[in-house]
Amino acid sequence: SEKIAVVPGSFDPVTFGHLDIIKRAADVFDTVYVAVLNNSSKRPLFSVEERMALMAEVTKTLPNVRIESSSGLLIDYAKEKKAKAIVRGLRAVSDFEYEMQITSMNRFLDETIETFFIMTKNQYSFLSSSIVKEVAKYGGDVRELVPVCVVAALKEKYDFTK
Ligand SMILES: O=C(O)c1ccc2[nH]nc(Br)c2c1
Repeated sequence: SEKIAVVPGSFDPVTFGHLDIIKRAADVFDTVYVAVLNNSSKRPLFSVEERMALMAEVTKTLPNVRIESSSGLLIDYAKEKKAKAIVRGLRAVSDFEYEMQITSMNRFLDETIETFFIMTKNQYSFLSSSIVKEVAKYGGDVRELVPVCVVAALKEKYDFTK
């Protein structure tokens, strides 16, 4: 039967690190749902619509990847999509403790959904959306860290001459 995975995240904004994980998941699973999360306590820089549009643009060459937003419990969303796998990216060891906590809670909530971890490319192991926003805010060059449409979106957000 069709093997479906969910790749959840805030993607505020999507980086090459995220894209690397999504591409690897799309290689393994028949269908991948990227779930742009709309329930973070912190105020995101980009709206959920902007984050979905950027994600759609950077994954448009991947025919088995669908972009959706979700604001409820991740395991409820996964069940709704008939996904039996949640896929998360791991960068450095520092990610592991938090991911373990989330994964054990999800298993407690729903034993039937498994979480898989994909190690991101070494060159992206320092990369995060927050560090990219910091660099872009002060005019740094992020062209090797995020796709070109995200470079433009960041310039737009941080153009203080407007
Ligand atoms: O951009 C982030 O904040 C972030 C967080 C956690 C992450 N795990 N794997 C990846 Br790629 C990743 C990216």
